[in-house]
Amino acid sequence: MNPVKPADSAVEIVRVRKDYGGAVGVADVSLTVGRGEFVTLLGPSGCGKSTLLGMIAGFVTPTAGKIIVDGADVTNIEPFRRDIGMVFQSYALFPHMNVFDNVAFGLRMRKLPKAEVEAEVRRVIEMMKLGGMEDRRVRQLSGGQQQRVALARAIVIRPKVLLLDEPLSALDKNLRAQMQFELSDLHRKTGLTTIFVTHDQGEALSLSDRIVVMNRGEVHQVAAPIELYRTPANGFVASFIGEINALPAGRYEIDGEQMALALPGIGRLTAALRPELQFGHGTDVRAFLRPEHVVPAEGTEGANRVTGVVTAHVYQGSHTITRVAVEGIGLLETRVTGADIITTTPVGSTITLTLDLGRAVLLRNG
Ligand SMILES: Nc1ncnc2c1ncn2[C@@H]1O[C@H](COP(=O)(O)OP(=O)(O)OP(=O)(O)O)[C@@H](O)[C@H]1O
Repeated sequence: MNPVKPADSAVEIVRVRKDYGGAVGVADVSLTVGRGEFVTLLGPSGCGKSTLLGMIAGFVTPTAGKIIVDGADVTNIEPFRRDIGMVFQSYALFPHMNVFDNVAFGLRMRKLPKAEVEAEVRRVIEMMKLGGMEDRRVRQLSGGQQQRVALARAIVIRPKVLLLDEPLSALDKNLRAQMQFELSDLHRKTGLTTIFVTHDQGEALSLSDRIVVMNRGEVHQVAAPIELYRTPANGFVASFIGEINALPAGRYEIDGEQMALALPGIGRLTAALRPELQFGHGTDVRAFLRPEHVVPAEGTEGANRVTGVVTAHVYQGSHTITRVAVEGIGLLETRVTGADIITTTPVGSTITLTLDLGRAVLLRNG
């Protein structure tokens, strides 16, 4: 995906930093979010996602840098003057008010005429499928319904940006899946620029136009979901997005139309030369292989084979993840459709795997 030009940008984060005493919360982050874009901040606990979102919202004051929303520098502007809608993990609804009044709150604060408040609240209540629940108290709603009210309350003010901080994490698995569809639908209907925070990579992959992968206060990669999965920029991103097997470091070799990875003590893996790889012959590299690219070998002969002992099967309905201990490599995970592998190669038996170097992620070592 092309970088967003500042002219099309809804939010610009310019060299922003947040120190907490001696500790770094967010370190020198720059990011441009395009108008109408759905961008997710993804990373492990403590990586700085909430701090960054808090700085965009205005609840957290940056130690350095600027936050620009819709062309205006809002770094020193109070949160409620930033025209930003926000939904948290805890819905933070007003328990003593009914659904209608919760949704109407922001419009009444802005002193909109009564008829306009009425019309806008009705529009959003319909959009969030809350019709008929206007008079109910928040306590009388399920978790999913409460989260829809929180979303309705955030979008009714027609914010310039919608910020969502782990809004689905309090919901059970089925409801989460349903709310993911609803969020996606809401984004399509409203076209609202949305910044979403999660540590759930599945959620990030399914909802986002672009994902910002963070670790220890730093941005490691900003890319579309498919690009992140296929071409992670470094070992952290490769390991954090989806399952992946890391092979030991080896030597990258070019041999005519073929490329090879020479793994000391293990052997050579080969594949057709991949023009997108820019390494020179002899580069020290590491290969990362998705479990779907490590498959039980067929027949008795073939290239790129390793043999190991099955240590576990994890049956997952449509497929099975099998762990294999391979000498010199460690544990490899293979992902196979169905459950046959559980009976054909039980735990403790020997299995030969083919490593598809042609699809591996190759990164310079170190
Ligand atoms: N008020 C604070 N005072 C001191 N340190 C803080 C404060 N808030 C956050 N931190 C630290 O800053 C770092 C980033 O925290 P932050 O809450 O932004 O991470 P996160 O990615 O949102 O984590 P989680 O997914 O657990 O919410 C962490 O090391 C955290 O301990």
